[in-house]
Amino acid sequence: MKALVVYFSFEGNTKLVAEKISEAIKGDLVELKTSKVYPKEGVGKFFWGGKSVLFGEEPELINPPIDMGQYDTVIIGTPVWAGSFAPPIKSLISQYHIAGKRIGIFACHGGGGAAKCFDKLKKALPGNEFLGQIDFVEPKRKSEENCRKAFTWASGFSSL
Ligand SMILES: Cc1cc2nc3c(=O)[nH]c(=O)nc-3n(C[C@H](O)[C@H](O)[C@H](O)COP(=O)(O)O)c2cc1C
Repeated sequence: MKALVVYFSFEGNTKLVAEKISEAIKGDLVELKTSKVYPKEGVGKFFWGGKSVLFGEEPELINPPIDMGQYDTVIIGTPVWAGSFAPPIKSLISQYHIAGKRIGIFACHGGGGAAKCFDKLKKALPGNEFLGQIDFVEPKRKSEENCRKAFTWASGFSSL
């Protein structure tokens, strides 16, 4: 199994979980970076991010190209933004042909749940086999507990 963990993280929660998952499955790790910079402070943070989701934006990714062909398993991580996945994940899906893969998805959120986000993400990724999904509530706040949870979840994939 050759695995990729690809994620976007605005404030480090998704990053924390992604790092643990890549460690558990010994997968490559890619953090998506955008040329667009979202405001980090105040209400602007929620306004611009939320607006970006609602307008279906696909911000430009500034990562070196990802050779998707070499991976059979792709784990995708996102913060929940306005009930959905974050716009850089939309860019990822548009830019790369992700099909015929085994997919795991994880999301971090502030307590509003990730069910809608997962539904939308699965719909955006037809033609793949879904291995599982898991969500975390602000994992940085209880990092040890959440790292353990992430590690255990992902360890199940290595044996598939
Ligand atoms: C623009 C924006 C929109 C958000 N929308 C939601 C939401 O709809 N539901 C929710 O539970 N949390 C929401 N959050 C909180 C984040 O999902 C949460 O803080 C998450 O852990 C952040 O992950 P990160 O640190 O990897 O960016 C939002 C945060 C931002 C910045």
